[in-house]
Amino acid sequence: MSASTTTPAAAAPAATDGPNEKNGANPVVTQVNPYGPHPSDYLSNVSGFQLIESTLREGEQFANAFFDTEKKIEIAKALDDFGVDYIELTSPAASEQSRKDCEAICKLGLKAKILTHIRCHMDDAKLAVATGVDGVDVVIGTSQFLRQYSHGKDMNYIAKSAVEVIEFVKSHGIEIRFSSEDSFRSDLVDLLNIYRTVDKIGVNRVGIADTVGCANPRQVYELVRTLKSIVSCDIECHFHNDTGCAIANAYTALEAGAKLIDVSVLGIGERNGITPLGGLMARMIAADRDYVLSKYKLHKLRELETLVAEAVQVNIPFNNPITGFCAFTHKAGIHAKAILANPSTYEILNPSDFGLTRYIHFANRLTGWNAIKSRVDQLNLNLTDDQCKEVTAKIKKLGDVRSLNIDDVDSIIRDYHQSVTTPALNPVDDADLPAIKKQKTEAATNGTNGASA
Ligand SMILES: CC(=O)SCCNC(=O)CCNC(=O)[C@H](O)C(C)(C)COP(=O)(O)OP(=O)(O)OC[C@H]1O[C@@H](n2cnc3c(N)ncnc32)[C@H](O)[C@@H]1OP(=O)(O)O
Ligand SMILES: O=C(O)CCC(=O)C(=O)O
Ligand SMILES: [Zn+2]
Repeated sequence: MSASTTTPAAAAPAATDGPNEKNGANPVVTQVNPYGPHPSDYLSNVSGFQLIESTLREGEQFANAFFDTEKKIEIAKALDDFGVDYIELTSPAASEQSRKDCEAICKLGLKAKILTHIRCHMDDAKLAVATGVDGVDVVIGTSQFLRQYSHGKDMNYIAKSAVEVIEFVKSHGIEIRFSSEDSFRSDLVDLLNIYRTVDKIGVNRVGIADTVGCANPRQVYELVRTLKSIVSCDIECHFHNDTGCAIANAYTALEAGAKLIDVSVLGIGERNGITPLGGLMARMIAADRDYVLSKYKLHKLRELETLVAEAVQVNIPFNNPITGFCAFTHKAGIHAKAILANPSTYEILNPSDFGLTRYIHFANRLTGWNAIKSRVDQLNLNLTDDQCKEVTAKIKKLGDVRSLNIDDVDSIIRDYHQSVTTPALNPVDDADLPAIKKQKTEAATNGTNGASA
């Protein structure tokens, strides 16, 4: 176990008012969140977004995914408990079991609305409405690639079948969303025409999908802004992560006025997946902590990710936002000192918001005397600052030879403490410290890394 601190929430830095600073007086402090909605984004939904959770649809398209009915139900309940607004399920047209699972999840009586995701086709629409879902997400490719190589239909056909499917679903009194697949490689005029058409007949939402993960935030901002001026319904966005922009694109879409973002747990989906739920939560809590905490049970995130990771047999990545094993671990001495003084110095997220703890990793040669002093205090030992500096030098000396673990550091500290409190019994010369001698010998033969987070 490493030393840990439990100091208060990470807060955004305060803006200061310049003129007072000039006179050398204390600056007037105005609390603003520079990571929050920008005042010029008057259409922004950064403080009013909703989640369409698609682990049980897009996530089922992840290479490793197979969810039996029981697992789907367990995941659906966990998502609902977390607080997602919608749960999107695989099309009932995919297989007989998919259809039955859809029905079973609809009967759970969850708070989240249940959606299923279908092609723009009457056969699929009929199956979908019969499952008892709260809404249907309809999609059809509009890019040249998909029109040529996927369904082979032109824009007139797409518009005609979209109207037919939408009116059918609406006639059943449930929600309907129309989305263009591969939106960012579609002709803008085609896109705006089809969205205008479906908006006029009254869809709940239109969707923009970055199906191949090609879009960058600037393109997202422009497309969402343009669409926002064309339709009156809500806008939903779906971002693949092929070029690493899925979270940034989702955030930018909200800034531009989209309201709903498609996510999946750990981002699982086709290829390397979509905007991850946890990563988006990290981004959004930095922007509007109160809103995020009021809606989502963030302390359930790790449990939820573990559930899905185990179900699809992957590990949670070490660098995952929030739940990566080192997401709140601070190592270098300069960082550790400042974190001990005020965690906000090096943290934009507060681990306690997620039911997690921060760690100071001091068992290494990058440590500093402030971190070691904190460990000395935790061990209930009494050393002066100068003594802490001296013992830190000994720790670094061993850390130059091999990686350290906490027991190494603790025993160096304890030996040193004894040597300074009862010097006659314990000579201070570190060359004679048996622990170091022994470890130097071991280091030549054994590369074990005992440092722990
Ligand atoms: C980008 C996305 O992730 S979209 C969602 C993807 N989800 C899925 O594919 C769900 C799982 N899919 C399946 O189980 C199957 O693909 C099914 C049941 C949907 C279709 O299976 P099949 O009839 O055997 O067709 P297949 O999968 O080979 O080809 C897709 C068919 O859908 C048609 N199609 C593709 N997209 C659309 C669309 N958005 N709207 C209408 N038709 C479409 C294609 O033209 C093709 O039909 P064709 O065989 O008559 O040419
Ligand atoms: O329905 C949508 O909006 C998205 C479909 C999809 O998964 C994609 O285009 O990548
Ligand atoms: Zn997708």
